[in-house]
Amino acid sequence: MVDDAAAVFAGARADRGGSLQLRPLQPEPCRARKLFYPANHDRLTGLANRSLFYDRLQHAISRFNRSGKRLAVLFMDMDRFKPVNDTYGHATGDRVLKLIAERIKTELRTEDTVARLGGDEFVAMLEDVESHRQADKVVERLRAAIERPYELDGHTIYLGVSIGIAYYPEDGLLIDELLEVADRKMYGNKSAQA
Ligand SMILES: Nc1nc2c(ncn2[C@@H]2O[C@H](COP(=O)(O)OP(=O)(O)OP(=O)(O)O)[C@@H](O)[C@H]2O)c(=O)[nH]1
Repeated sequence: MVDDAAAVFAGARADRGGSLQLRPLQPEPCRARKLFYPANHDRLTGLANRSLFYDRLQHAISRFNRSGKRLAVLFMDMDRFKPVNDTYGHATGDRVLKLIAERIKTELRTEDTVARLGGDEFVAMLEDVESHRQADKVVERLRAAIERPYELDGHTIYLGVSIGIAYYPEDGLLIDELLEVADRKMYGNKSAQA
């Protein structure tokens, strides 16, 4: 007998013989989790996607409004990533992107959110930043980690990274303003290196 709330009548099909087939539904929390994950994460790296990043940033801003603490948004764009695809193929490029994601996560605290916006662009939100100096140190740690050579299939792959940083509240009060400032500073750094 199917009377369990979790095993709701999901579909009934009358066979020729007249028998009904009942398929138990997954419990709601489990189903919700399965739907939430792909909608909010980058399929390649498993990091948050743009949508989840915006959501987390919005929440952090609302909390920080009350606490008066500082928040940093980091924009990271790889340098010379296209040649990796061109030289070693897209699949190797994908593996490098996954390794980059791992290295970024390793350098940050678990409560910091990291996302891949697409291509070779990543963003991170650092909560509760005490000073610009502290954030600069994180940036240098990230740079050193990302620029460490990647050893894959007997090849050594070298990448650079350009990083821009924006602070809430001084660089903007809105998500788009913060990302725009971080993006602009990142491009400033990229052209300075070129
Ligand atoms: N392997 C792989 N490549 C991707 C993916 N998404 C985008 N790309 C490639 O990433 C590259 C990003 O382009 P650019 O940012 O111009 O590459 P870059 O060489 O780092 O350029 P600079 O930032 O100017 O140094 C393009 O070649 C895209 O085709 C992906 O999911 N996997």
